[in-house]
Amino acid sequence: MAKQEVVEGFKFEQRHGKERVRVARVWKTRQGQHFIVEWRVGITLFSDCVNSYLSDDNTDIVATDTMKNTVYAKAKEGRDMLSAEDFAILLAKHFVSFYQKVTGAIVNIVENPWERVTVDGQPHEHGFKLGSEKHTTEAILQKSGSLQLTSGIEGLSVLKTTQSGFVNFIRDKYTALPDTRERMLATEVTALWRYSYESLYSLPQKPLYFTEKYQEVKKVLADTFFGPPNGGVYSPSVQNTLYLMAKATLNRFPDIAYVHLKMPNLHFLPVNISNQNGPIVKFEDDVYLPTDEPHGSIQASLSRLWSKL
Ligand SMILES: O=c1[nH]c(=O)c2[nH]c(=O)[nH]c2[nH]1
Repeated sequence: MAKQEVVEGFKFEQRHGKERVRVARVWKTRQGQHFIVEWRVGITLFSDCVNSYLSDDNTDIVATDTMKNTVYAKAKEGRDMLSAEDFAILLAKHFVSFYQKVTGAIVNIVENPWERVTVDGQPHEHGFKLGSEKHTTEAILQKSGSLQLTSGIEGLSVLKTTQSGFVNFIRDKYTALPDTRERMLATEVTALWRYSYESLYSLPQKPLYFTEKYQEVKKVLADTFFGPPNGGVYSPSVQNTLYLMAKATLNRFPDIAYVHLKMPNLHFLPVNISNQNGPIVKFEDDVYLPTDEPHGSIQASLSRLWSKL
């Protein structure tokens, strides 16, 4: 997207923007129910402002302070509740259409997971608590209307206490890990998926479409990881489980063209302690030492063969 130029005999590429603009937006229904989103917005603009790098001429610069203000102005304008994707697209659209010099924009958003609380079995009108995993999105938009829309999940921590093993891997003189068909499986999933919409004009118009998709993808990923409530599903490796999660996502959502999953293997080490008189703690799949470093690092992406990506 960045235009490479030759300046003073050098190759040159530039972009500028504003990072970590935090905004919260509350919407209220007439019946007194409140909705809130909290977003951290990042903006990157590609614009013809080379002169500002080469000289004291700032006349082509969109000030990053203006970008920040635009986030609040657009949040204020939005009368109806928006998904993070819709807001990212709306901002990107503004920057590429409002400024003649801006040829492209990247807007990314991380949404803080405020969830409505339940009090005495009833959803609270205006009370929320912070959940754990975060909804992320990135809209890359060109002046032509060409779009790339990616969404994701950060920090989806999941664990199962059985139905996981790891056997028949390469054994050599450095291998100490025994085969096991019974272990804990814990990970913190980072997921990214790209929607197949490639222009502003092909986007679904249903309100909160992408918020709904986010919830559904999260459910497919978690359900595939855990398996059925009774009995679960056996995982022969993080690799296999990751692949099945990615495949389930592409199979279930026709408008997702690409998915990337990163799943660290967070080890729960068996605890065995003994002294000269014998065992103090003998491991029987019950007492573990939870660790997060070092951890295995497993990631893969899956996309459709027919996809243009
Ligand atoms: O599921 C696993 N995949 C690995 O690649 C690996 N490596 C390891 O030491 N334990 C595991 N577990």
